[in-house]
Amino acid sequence: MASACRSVLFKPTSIPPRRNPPLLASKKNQDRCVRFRTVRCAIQLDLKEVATAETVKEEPKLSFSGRLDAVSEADLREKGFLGLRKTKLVCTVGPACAQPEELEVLASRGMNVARLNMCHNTREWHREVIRNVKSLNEEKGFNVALMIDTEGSQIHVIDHGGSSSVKAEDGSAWLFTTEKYEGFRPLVVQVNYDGFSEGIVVGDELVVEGGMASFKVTEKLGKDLRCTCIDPGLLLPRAKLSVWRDGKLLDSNPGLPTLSTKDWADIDFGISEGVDFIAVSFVKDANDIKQLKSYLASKSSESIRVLAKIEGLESLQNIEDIIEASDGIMVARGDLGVQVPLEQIPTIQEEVTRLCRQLNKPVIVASQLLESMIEYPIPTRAEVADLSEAVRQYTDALMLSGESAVGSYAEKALSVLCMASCRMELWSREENRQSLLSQDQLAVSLPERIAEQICNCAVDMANNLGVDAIFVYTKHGQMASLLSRNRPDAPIFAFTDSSSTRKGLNLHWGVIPLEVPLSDDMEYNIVETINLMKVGGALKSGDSVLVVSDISPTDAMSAMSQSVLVRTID
Ligand SMILES: Nc1ncnc2c1ncn2[C@@H]1O[C@H](COP(=O)(O)OP(=O)(O)O)[C@@H](O)[C@H]1O
Ligand SMILES: C=C(OP(=O)(O)O)C(=O)O
Ligand SMILES: [K+]
Ligand SMILES: [Mg+2]
Repeated sequence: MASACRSVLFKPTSIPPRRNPPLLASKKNQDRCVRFRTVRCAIQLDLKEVATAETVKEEPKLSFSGRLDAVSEADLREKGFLGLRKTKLVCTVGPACAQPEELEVLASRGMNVARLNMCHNTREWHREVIRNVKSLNEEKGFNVALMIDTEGSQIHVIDHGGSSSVKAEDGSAWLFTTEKYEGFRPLVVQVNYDGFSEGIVVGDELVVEGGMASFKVTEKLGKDLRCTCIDPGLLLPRAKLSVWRDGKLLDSNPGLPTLSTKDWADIDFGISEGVDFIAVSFVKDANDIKQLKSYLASKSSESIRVLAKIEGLESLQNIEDIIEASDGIMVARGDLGVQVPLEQIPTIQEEVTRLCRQLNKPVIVASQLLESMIEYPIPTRAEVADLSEAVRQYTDALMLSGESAVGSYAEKALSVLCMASCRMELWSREENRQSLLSQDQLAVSLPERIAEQICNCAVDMANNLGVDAIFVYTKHGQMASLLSRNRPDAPIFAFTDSSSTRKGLNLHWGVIPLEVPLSDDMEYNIVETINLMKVGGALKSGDSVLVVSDISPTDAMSAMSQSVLVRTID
């Protein structure tokens, strides 16, 4: 049957190419329906011709099970294929949303990945959250992936016992100390790292949290520093420190490894709890990622995907190598804003997002997306404009930090992300902003180039034909990600027999991953998955699906392992 699939591969039809099919419910859409029926007839004819030439079909070997996750199923019922949100959503889990009922609310409102920031709280606390998320997936049919985010080696202020923020007045004299003490001492700042003042000289500037307040170093007292406030402001708990000399940032922790002893222990914890992603903070170069990946391989945990957080100058200097070495990227704008002038962050975000798409790695835009919603039930206009711009740049995912971890309106913040992303995705489609990337060839070897070309052309074809959905059968997620890279109009349903591939694909734009047993017999996979989706009510008679496969067929006559075809549903 695989040969039947291939025989309609790119079969020319007489249908003129149509770019930018108008969307549902518009006047123009009636035109789309009329034309679309013609398309369907033409393809149906092809399939019928093929069907008569078929050889005897083997008995099915596998029984199909598996289902859509509960959220996609509900969204599909309510909004149809084109209404499915493409941008993925990551929520940081903290005390404000860690109870099973609270996690369930976030999962049902579209959280694709739950992030645990290992900077905060105990491993026991994180273990409980991980287990709660896994139980929800099993019992309620969600497909929420789990990410741990390493603490990394970072110099910051320790909580000022009691008060949430301390004012620094212009000209006031302060002591920055490594001494450990409990409680509050006026005009003293406790710093977390013993070696923080190494390399700092009198005249250097200490900048708190990218500009919340600044101090000039006036004297070195052993490991401590006496300073004068030169730019008044606020000191918040755990505020980050950076050191500047003559207007240039100093590498304030040159001797510290990217992954500390505590980070390695957290990574072992993540492996033993079966998380899906590890996000590495303060990545400096590709070796940081390679080292972790080989460690995961040595523990037979290579299915855990490693994300590099871009949050420092060094990571920007080595950006391409880091993207290539990692399984995805987080534009961590919080710490980035401590190291680079704020006005440079928008262009860095856009460039990193573009590079990630070119190199086919998912990218998360993170931090302060809806910062005001930590306290208020609605966002600012500027926040909505910012996150919409990230969606317009086709980021794979958006992330909530404090908004979900400690905010009073986690659920509302998530709804704002959902609504704003759907709106911008719709607008982008209407404006025909999806541009094919065929000019940016990614692959090197012939089989890889074939896969890439097939995905580029398949998306072009899917858009031109206005199919309802794209189906892809994938072991490791490669073809699904290549399809996603082209940002098609239709959602990509990725069928895989690997639970880790399913979870990994959770971060990819427009991909809805399902876990099903897959056969070598591609026709069998197609028929069974179409049935599966019909039974679940996702596919209806008259819908059309473009099918892409990268499962090698058993048919020895075939030189190609990939195929593309279009099916209409009876
Ligand atoms: N597991 C947790 N336990 C307690 N508080 C947390 C936890 N995770 C996050 N938070 C709180 O939420 C805030 C925002 O989270 P995040 O952006 O991940 O961390 P940070 O601000 O330290 O970079 C943190 O400053 C912290 O106050
Ligand atoms: C996401 C970030 O990292 P963290 O919250 O761990 O500091 C950031 O700095 O933007
Ligand atoms: K972190
Ligand atoms: Mg950070």
